[in-house]
Amino acid sequence: MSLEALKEQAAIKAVSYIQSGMRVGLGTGSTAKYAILELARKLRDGELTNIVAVATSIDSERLARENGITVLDLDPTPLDIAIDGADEISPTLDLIKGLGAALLREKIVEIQAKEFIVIADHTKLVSHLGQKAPVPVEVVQFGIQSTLQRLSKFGEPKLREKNGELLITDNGNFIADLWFNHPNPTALERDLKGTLGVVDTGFFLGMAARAIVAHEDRVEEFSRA
Ligand SMILES: O=C(CO)[C@H](O)[C@H](O)COP(=O)(O)O
Repeated sequence: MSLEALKEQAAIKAVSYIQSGMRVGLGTGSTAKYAILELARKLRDGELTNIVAVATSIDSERLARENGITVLDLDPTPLDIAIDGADEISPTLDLIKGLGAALLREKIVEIQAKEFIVIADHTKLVSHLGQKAPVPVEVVQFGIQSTLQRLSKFGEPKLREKNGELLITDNGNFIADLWFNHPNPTALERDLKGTLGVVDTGFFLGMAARAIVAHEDRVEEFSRA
């Protein structure tokens, strides 16, 4: 089965947790896209009604609206559920996110959900964070070289590019992808957040309540202990 089919399977399973009347956080990326499309299908087919959503990126907001989902701005009311992909999922459901550059809005939305479900194909499972991916760090544009120098204390930061230009996030910032070799993501997250010029990081620690991971032969669910 293709990776795309696995992503779709995980997304469809996650959307089965959405009930009519819920407020839903919509993720960003190629896996989250399938959750948005499945939610839209259920609304169209009358399997769900009275859903409002909040999106974690301009792209996801556009996709949701184009498919008939009502998208509101985030306000302080809790969301019932948020569904999003990840770049790495550890055995304790800690995550690296943000290779799609939406980490800041994702964190702001997903922290406000009563239940955050992470969805992925099996290639995203790792034994420890940083095994396969750098942690994306959202940094302000001003004084970028100074911020990179401060970040180099923690690993090797590299500014992300897209189409030959520096990538600019929906919030007008840069992304520095930081390859790190640090045994304790909680300590690293604290140090990174305390670094001048850093807005936030792609560490999502203790946030996901459930992971739905599609393998070739089964869809596996894990809950945070
Ligand atoms: O964090 C993200 C975007 O900022 C994505 O959820 C993450 O990069 C996974 O993307 P994909 O489902 O395309 O592999």
